[in-house]
Amino acid sequence: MSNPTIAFVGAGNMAASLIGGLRAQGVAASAIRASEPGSEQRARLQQEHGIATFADNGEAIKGADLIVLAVKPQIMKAVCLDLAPHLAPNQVIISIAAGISCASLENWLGQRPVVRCMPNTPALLRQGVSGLFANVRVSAAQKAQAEQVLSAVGLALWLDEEAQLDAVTAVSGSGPAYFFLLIEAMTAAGEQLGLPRETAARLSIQTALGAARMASESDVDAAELRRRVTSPNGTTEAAIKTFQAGGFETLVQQALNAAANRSAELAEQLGQ
Ligand SMILES: NC(=O)C1=CN([C@@H]2O[C@H](COP(=O)(O)OP(=O)(O)OC[C@H]3O[C@@H](n4cnc5c(N)ncnc54)[C@H](OP(=O)(O)O)[C@@H]3O)[C@@H](O)[C@H]2O)C=CC1
Ligand SMILES: O=C(O)[C@@H]1CCC=N1
Repeated sequence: MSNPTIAFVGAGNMAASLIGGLRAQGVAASAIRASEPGSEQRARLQQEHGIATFADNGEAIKGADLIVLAVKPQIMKAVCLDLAPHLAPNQVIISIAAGISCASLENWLGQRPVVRCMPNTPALLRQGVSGLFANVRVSAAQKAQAEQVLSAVGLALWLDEEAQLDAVTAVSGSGPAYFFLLIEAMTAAGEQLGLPRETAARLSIQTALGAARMASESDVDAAELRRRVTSPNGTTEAAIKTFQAGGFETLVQQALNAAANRSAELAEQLGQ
């Protein structure tokens, strides 16, 4: 990275993952600060990453090039209104909050470069994926800096339209929970079929991991990989037919529609 200073406002799970990723990439501890109300969390960040921490958000952002807003969406407005008088004109805002638009952030913080991102929790293992959208005030160099922050914890993909962040939230922001749900259901079904619970869980988890790696590393698509598992008139076909008779694809579409609608609704409710 071209050595920008990065300040995190709110240093919970997602911010701690990003800080860990940046440090692992070789970003100096002196280039990172964080503000956080919890004294234990501040001590943990200092100890684990050697970064300066602050109880006061205004102190933390002094002189920073990039300011990562990583508080819950419900308190974003109050945090921004408190932060606004402390901001310098060229500081870039990177918000990772679900459902808070660039327009709302500019309403609260004044006109400035804003990048909105939707990461996901596998960022904890640096296996995350994020969608990013930049407003018109973000320069190419600032976009590259924002991308480097998010790519420290996984894949970072730029979007052309801000509204697409609702879809990203539905697919990958919330997505880890869908796979956990499938693992839970497969574990319960395996147990029902007579396996010890621990064995059923390990089989389910390792199968998810192996399938995801195959889908990620293979040069054929998921549909072809599925076909290769599915012997004619075999066991997989029996299971897939049962999924499809139950409306699996329609249900997935409905679930993702509900998540995307909720993301848009949150933006409406919290963006005033
Ligand atoms: N979790 C997820 O799967 C995803 C989350 N996000 C977004 O990331 C953001 C952060 O989420 P996550 O890290 O999970 O949440 P956390 O609750 O772990 O982190 C938020 C942190 O902000 C701190 N905080 C509270 N009030 C203030 C304040 N006034 N000033 C500064 N910091 C404050 C909290 O401290 P305390 O706990 O002491 O209140 C907490 O440590 C959210 O906006 C969420 O939408 C995005 C994608 C996925
Ligand atoms: O459930 C939520 O609202 C947040 C956003 C994406 C993942 N968690």
